[in-house]
Amino acid sequence: MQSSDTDIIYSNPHAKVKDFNFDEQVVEVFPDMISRSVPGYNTIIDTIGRLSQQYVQDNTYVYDLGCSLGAATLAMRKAIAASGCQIIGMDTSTAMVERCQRHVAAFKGETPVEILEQDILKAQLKPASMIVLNFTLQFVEKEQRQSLIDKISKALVPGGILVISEKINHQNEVCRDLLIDLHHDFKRANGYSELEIAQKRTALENVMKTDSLEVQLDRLKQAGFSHATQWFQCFNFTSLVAIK
Ligand SMILES: Nc1ncnc2c1ncn2[C@@H]1O[C@H](C[S@+](CC[C@H]([NH3+])C(=O)[O-])CC(=O)[O-])[C@@H](O)[C@H]1O
Ligand SMILES: O=C(O)C(=O)Cc1ccccc1
Repeated sequence: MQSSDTDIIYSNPHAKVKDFNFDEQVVEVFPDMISRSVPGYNTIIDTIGRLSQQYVQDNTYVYDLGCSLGAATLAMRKAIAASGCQIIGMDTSTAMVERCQRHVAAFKGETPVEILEQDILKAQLKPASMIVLNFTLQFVEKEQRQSLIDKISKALVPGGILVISEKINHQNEVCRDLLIDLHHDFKRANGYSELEIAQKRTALENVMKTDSLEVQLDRLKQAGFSHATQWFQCFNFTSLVAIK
């Protein structure tokens, strides 16, 4: 049975598929959409919680950049052991921010949380020990990505970490197609039809530009991180952690 929270946005033919946008219609079905579309999403959220327990330092800020409904924020709030910290979530989508604020208020936690309607490219970041970009960088213009990572690196205190999760594009065409096929199989297994898969792909074409793993790692190196590693990959979805 389908509830009103089921993602059926692309289930009927659209005369013209519009560019994907984080509007109210998407917000309404977002948890269902992301868990049926992103392999390993729950594992990644759980691991962000685990990392926050280990790496968040007393009296520092924690940022969730492109927080959507605050899944990473809530996982971190539950797990942070350090004291005197504040979590700041930012997103440019008004609909996401409104829903996220309600969501955060519905649960209790020790660490204070603030959710801001804010473009992360324009935000000033205060000294932080953990910054999360969970599937957000892929929606930032390619030319802006290095300066954003540089700004994040500068805001992190020594020993602080950045977690970046992204859909990636394999540099080798054969491997790229193989990973994309496996991802489409994953979506099919989660109940999406060929039409839904095709229309969503078209909708994302102009707004989500993926990089290769090599480009992601080079960017971290250029930004001055001391260490960086991929800790997760399933098909063409990955998560990296970099230590300042
Ligand atoms: N410049 C920007 N400034 C602020 N927000 C932005 C910007 N560009 C895009 N966004 C926001 O980044 C989010 C990306 S979703 C993140 C999932 C979440 N992290 C999660 O852990 O569930 C990923 C996905 O849906 O694949 C959206 O809410 C955008 O509005
Ligand atoms: O659905 C897809 O094909 C994706 O690449 C992941 C995704 C998930 C949620 C919003 C946008 C993209």
